[in-house]
Amino acid sequence: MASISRNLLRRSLAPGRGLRRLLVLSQHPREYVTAECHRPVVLHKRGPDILHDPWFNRGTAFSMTERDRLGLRGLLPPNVVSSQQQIDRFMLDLKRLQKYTRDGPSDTYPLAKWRILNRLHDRNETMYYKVLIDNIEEHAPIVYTPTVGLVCQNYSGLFRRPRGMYFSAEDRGEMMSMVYNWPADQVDMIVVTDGSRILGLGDLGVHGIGIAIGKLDLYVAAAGINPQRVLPVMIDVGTNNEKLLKDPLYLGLQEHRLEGDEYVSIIDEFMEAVFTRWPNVIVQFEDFQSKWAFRLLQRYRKTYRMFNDDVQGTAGVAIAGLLGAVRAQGRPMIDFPKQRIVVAGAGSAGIGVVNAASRTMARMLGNNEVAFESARSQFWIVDAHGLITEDRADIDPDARPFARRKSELGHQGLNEGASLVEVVKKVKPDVILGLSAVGGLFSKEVLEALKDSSSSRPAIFAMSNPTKNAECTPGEAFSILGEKAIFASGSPFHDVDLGDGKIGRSNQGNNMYLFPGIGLGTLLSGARVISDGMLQAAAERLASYMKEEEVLQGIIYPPISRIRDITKEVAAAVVREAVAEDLAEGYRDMDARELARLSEEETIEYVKTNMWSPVYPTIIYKND
Ligand SMILES: NC(=O)c1ccc[n+]([C@@H]2O[C@H](COP(=O)([O-])OP(=O)(O)OC[C@H]3O[C@@H](n4cnc5c(N)ncnc54)[C@H](O)[C@@H]3O)[C@@H](O)[C@H]2O)c1
Ligand SMILES: O=C(O)C[C@H](O)C(=O)O
Ligand SMILES: [Mg+2]
Repeated sequence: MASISRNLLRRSLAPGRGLRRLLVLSQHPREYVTAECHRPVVLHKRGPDILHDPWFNRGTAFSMTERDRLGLRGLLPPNVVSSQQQIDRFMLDLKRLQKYTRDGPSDTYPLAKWRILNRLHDRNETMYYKVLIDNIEEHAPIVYTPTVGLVCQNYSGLFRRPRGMYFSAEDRGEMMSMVYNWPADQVDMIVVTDGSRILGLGDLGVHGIGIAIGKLDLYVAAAGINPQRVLPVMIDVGTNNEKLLKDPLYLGLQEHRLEGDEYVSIIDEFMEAVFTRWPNVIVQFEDFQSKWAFRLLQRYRKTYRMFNDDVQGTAGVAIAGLLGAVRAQGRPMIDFPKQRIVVAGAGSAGIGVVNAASRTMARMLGNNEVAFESARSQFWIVDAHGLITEDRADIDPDARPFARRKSELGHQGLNEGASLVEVVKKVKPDVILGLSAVGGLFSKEVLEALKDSSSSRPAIFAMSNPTKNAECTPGEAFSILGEKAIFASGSPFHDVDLGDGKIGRSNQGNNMYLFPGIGLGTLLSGARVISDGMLQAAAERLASYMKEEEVLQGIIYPPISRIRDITKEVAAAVVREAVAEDLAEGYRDMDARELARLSEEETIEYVKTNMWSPVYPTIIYKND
């Protein structure tokens, strides 16, 4: 195994073969420190310019010899500290803040924490990511949901330095040259938003850039994408948020959103520009309003390396959780097609889930027309106008295949527009799954109705973000349905103490468990597109990651502390599927044929050795 790993590590090194000398083995047998982080960096700057460059600054951790070599002597306090001491100092300061603000308004603390972390991000990226990775449970809710939503809502006040790129409607015709303003010659991952539907908070216009930054933080922390190769992007085509249109502090274009062909031509121009400069980049579409999410996905997915996280990432995470809920009942996964599922919300996320989950069921049933029809009939979709049926006027084409048939309605005693509670009462579903962005939608009445579920362990997925938009809390769910219920939410909640030593498990069902692995697996396979099979493989790996005893306890998703490990596993599954579908073209020195020869274990090792870790690089100064 060790020699296999060494070969893999060699092959995964950058094109410069001389760099193999830099291969570093850690103290732990069979564990390799990623070569990616140990390449020396040649810089053409010295002194304060290095201290002001967050990619290379290491502050008080610069050794005396480095201070001499790089012209830093005298520019830093004399005591040289280790990177761990730096982190201890930072964390101590952060905890002090907690003491002062504990009794203050509830939003103050997370926002202040975000501000402090953001300042660290601005001055020392390596340390920022080390702090994030080492304390992921504490900090994910700050840099990601729920606080990132609050950050976007307050962005004009929080804005200090720009991060990422902004393309606006004013930049039409200029994008091809603008992309060259970005300092990095290599970009692996772009997360792009147009700010039109940020979490469940609606249109936040240009301030939605915060969501792209937060997603890329997870790409670095969970998938080990090198932070110098990520690019958050905001495409500002205006906003329909009337408050922002009138706000003198708003940072974006103060005009209504472009629509139709004008809108599409801007996104087309952006895609062409980024893929011209960085042909191997992967573009993740994030928080686009549903009408564009689907259309843009269909428009680009066959020609570009792209995916939509809200449609496809969410679907995979939901499928993994739904399979977990089946296992939690002590039944095999193959029983999934028998589950009756009520979905509240028919936007990009809800329809994405129903589409993919019904395809999974159909595959289990034989993948023919009868199987598809049977799978379809297991879903009831309720949106803002109630149950969606064939009788709905102006039915959304994406929801049409799942509209309940007239022939089914009579014997179910349901009508077009039936309320959620009515549907739950009549259907007695195994699962209710919310992607409605309506906080509290799973009311006491709805949860009471779920007591008649035909399942021994009814499952509640309150997946809307941020926290205030969750369809219900775990406390509400467990108090009505008892300890047997399965609960997952999009934003994090604590487990619930049910007394007598019983615990109601609160799972976080968030696409963060898949998108980093989908991106990393695509990158390392060199696949030119992201196929349904690759997404399915990612979801299946997440589903099988949870052990039997965990699932039986109601734990259907891993804790966030394991996100780096699960991401590695998901990425390896994506690589293997890309190889199986003959889509993999290889990455760096690892060509498609070599990739195809790797065993499952070797693929995992290959992924691991290509994940960046936050280690300060050796800096070499050159003045030519
Ligand atoms: N947990 C995750 O990983 C994850 C992933 C993606 C999206 N989400 C969340 O899902 C939510 C929806 O996202 P979207 O892009 O689909 O939004 P969207 O605005 O396109 O869709 C919302 C849907 O909810 C429906 N709805 C509104 N009021 C309702 C009601 N009272 N009863 C039933 N349905 C109602 C709307 O008709 C619409 O179909 C957001 O809060 C988002 O944060 C979570
Ligand atoms: O961003 C998240 O936390 C999940 C999801 O992408 C969402 O839009 O809510
Ligand atoms: Mg999203």
